[in-house]
Amino acid sequence: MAIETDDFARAPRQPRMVSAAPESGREEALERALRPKGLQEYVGQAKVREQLEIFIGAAKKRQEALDHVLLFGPPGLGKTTLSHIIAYELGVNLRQTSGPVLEKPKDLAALLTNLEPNDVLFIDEIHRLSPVVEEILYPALEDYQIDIMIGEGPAARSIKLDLQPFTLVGATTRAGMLTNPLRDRFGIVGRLEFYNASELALIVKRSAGLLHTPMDEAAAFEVARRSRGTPRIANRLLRRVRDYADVKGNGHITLDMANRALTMLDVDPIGFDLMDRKLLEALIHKFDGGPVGLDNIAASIGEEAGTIEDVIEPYLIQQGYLQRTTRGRIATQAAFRHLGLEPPKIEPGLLSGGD
Ligand SMILES: Nc1ncnc2c1ncn2[C@@H]1O[C@H](COP(=O)(O)OP(=O)(O)OP(=O)(O)O)[C@@H](O)[C@H]1O
Ligand SMILES: [Mg+2]
Repeated sequence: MAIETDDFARAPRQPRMVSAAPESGREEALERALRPKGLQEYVGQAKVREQLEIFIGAAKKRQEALDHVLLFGPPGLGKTTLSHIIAYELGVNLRQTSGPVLEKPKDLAALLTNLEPNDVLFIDEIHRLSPVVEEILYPALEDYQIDIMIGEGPAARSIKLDLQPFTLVGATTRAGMLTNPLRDRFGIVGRLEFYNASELALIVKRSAGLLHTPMDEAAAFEVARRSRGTPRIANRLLRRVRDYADVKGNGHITLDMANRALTMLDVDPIGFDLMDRKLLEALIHKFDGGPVGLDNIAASIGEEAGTIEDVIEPYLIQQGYLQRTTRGRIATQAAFRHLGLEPPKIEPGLLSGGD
């Protein structure tokens, strides 16, 4: 069955159950309640956690500011959570802002000059800093100094201000969009990976506990398996499954309850939702499995290229359903099978030369 581009373009936009982006302000508030406070409670990401444990320990011992930290990875994997944990473990204040909010150099200067010794400044979406603001940041990061302009016109002059030593924690879903000089100024770089099902099951059980919801081990694992490797999605699915168990049962989440709720939510057994399936279906039915350029795919499913690249694709690629090549996207044999189709004898795209 061919997919009609227009159907997708016209389809009303529904909230995406397994979207990794926060759904609303209310969801952010709910998330805060479930956020682990210290490194010990932070599940998974063994590599990043070990690095941070050592460097935080050393900084505390020497009573120095921790080196600047860059955290990158797809949405909902725990970058903001980790930035709070860093400040908590260091025992210092956290000041929080984001790239697009810092419009003018003076916005950043105001934040920097108010920092206390060894504080953490968290800049979310750091790839969206404007170039003039980024300029101010370089000497601040290197020498704890900023140059600011006083006055206007011919009387304007620049003065140097000393800052307290501080730690910048930058978070981004797109490390590739950072300028080189900015990237080079981070001493610690943590790349967050998708979580495996056992790690997510631990997160689900912990959250169920905080929500005072009894939940069977198998049910926690089932929610974990369908959460696209992402804690934010795991916590969201848990809340919906909990609603279902409250209304359809006595509130206790059994495996059967979880399965029925997840089926109702259109989350398939490996956690793919309509968007994932739409992308794979378009790739296979409209483009013979690829290779096809990102913009073509985006147009055919009525989704923004950036969203596909940042939010939908990373998990499909990590799970081996999609390949990103220089000539475009290719559906793997697993993608054909997942949609109940006979895979081609030869992987799509290989006929035309391969990479
Ligand atoms: N390692 C973890 N252990 C337990 N819970 C976690 C972990 N990582 C994330 N979470 C949960 O997932 C939620 C989303 O994480 P967070 O907001 O830190 O993601 P993010 O990477 O900053 O996403 P975005 O890119 O959208 O800003 C948190 O509120 C927290 O409850
Ligand atoms: Mg965040």
